[in-house]
Amino acid sequence: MDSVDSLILKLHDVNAVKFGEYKLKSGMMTPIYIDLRVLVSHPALMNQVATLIYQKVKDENLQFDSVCGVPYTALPLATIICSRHELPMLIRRKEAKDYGTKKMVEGICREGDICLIIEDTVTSGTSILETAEVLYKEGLKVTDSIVLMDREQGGVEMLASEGIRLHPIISMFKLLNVLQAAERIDAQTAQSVRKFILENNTFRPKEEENGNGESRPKKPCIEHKEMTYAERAKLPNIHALASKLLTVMEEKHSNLCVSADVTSTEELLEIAESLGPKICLLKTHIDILKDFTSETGQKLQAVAEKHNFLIFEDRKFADIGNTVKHQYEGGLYQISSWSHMVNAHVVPGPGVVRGLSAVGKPLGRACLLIGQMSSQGALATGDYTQAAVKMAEENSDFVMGFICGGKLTTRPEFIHMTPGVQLQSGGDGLGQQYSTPENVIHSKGSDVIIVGRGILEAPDRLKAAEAYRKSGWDGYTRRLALNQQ
Ligand SMILES: O=c1ccn([C@@H]2O[C@H](COP(=O)(O)O)[C@@H](O)[C@H]2O)c(=O)[nH]1
Repeated sequence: MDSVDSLILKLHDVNAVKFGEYKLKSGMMTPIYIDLRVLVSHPALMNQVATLIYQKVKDENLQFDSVCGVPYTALPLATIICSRHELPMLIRRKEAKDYGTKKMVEGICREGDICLIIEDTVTSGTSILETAEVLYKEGLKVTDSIVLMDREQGGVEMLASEGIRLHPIISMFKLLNVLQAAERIDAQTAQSVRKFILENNTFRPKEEENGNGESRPKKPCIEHKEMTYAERAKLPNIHALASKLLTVMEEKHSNLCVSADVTSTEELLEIAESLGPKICLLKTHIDILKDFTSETGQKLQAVAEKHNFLIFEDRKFADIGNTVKHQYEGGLYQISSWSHMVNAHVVPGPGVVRGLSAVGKPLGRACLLIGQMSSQGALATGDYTQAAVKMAEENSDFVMGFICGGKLTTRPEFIHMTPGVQLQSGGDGLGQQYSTPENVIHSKGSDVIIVGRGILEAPDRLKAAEAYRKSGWDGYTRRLALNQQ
């Protein structure tokens, strides 16, 4: 069982997840209450939570100088993490002392240092913001925060509007899915809590005066102005295919890649033809077709040209340079002849990119490196992910971006593409884990959503594709609005 799933069950065992009628800090009544204060009585569980939080720090490659836990529940968690990994910690006081230094923050605060905030549960995000505001007064910056349990009631969006990225470990919908699958709660309870969460989002974008009596959205504190897809397409050092893809995305208002995981050429071409107008990219697993011929590739190319999208064969090359060269160019599928881009694992080292590049570069093709995977327990995390970023940077004449869960590098010439996307978060029982387009594009900063069964298994594929296109595009425009002022 996945470590997050097993943690959810243990939290339920120790009564940290309660169903009934409870009052939140805001006064709002809720049918589910998360009480992580009980963790202090369960040291093994406390250690497990601290391990997962630190794993998240590594997975997201967060950069910071110190760590601060929101008082009181997250304080011991921050202490364990800082002690284990020898990280400088800060303690935020809730009340100033009326003697001695009268400081609100204990620990060394250097002007401009970045402090990572750790929190146990988020509803609206105000507790994290309150802590950030105390830290700002000491000259510190806060760019990221990690929370064990996100109630999915607007905390991510509220904090993003204040320039803080929130990285949740467990989301409310995931918790409900796991408890329901383990028969800890019945379907009716799960559904009524889901309904409550969806109907009780606390986030309302703020307006502020601009001095002339007119109002404008509140300025976030994220320092980098976000570039549009169109601006990125014109970067001098961008790969030509990345530029082409960003241009298509802007023209079609689509950051949707459909994963056409079907087993006949006829159905593949039908999907390309019918969904073509909605997508920027079509992803194939060509070796699952039962009737591939060289015509398949040619016909796919013609439909791609007609509907202005690119083709990505999800071959996941993972061998030495010489072998991948043959696999890419030859064999039954002759992938390099019809697919604009392919992807590769970085586990063999840079030779895999050099082998693919020897075939693909003269044809104007490009490669995506697999920095992270969407499946439960994937090993592509932390240092491995960073190695993928480094390999991309060192081979940017052929590597155009990443397969990943969210933005891995701030270099705008690289495109981030995220699989494991459905309109509702959850999983498929075989390890696939789903995030929503909003989470992937708006919160995690990815560029392209890759959607397979969310569209393929829908009763009306075209309608579903439009829903995903709209959701992905809305995530992008909201992210831009937030980071451009
Ligand atoms: O980490 C990864 C890498 C690739 N995939 C591929 O994306 C699609 C997802 O299909 P869904 O039906 O939307 O689950 C599929 O082709 C995978 O091979 C991935 O899911 N995760």
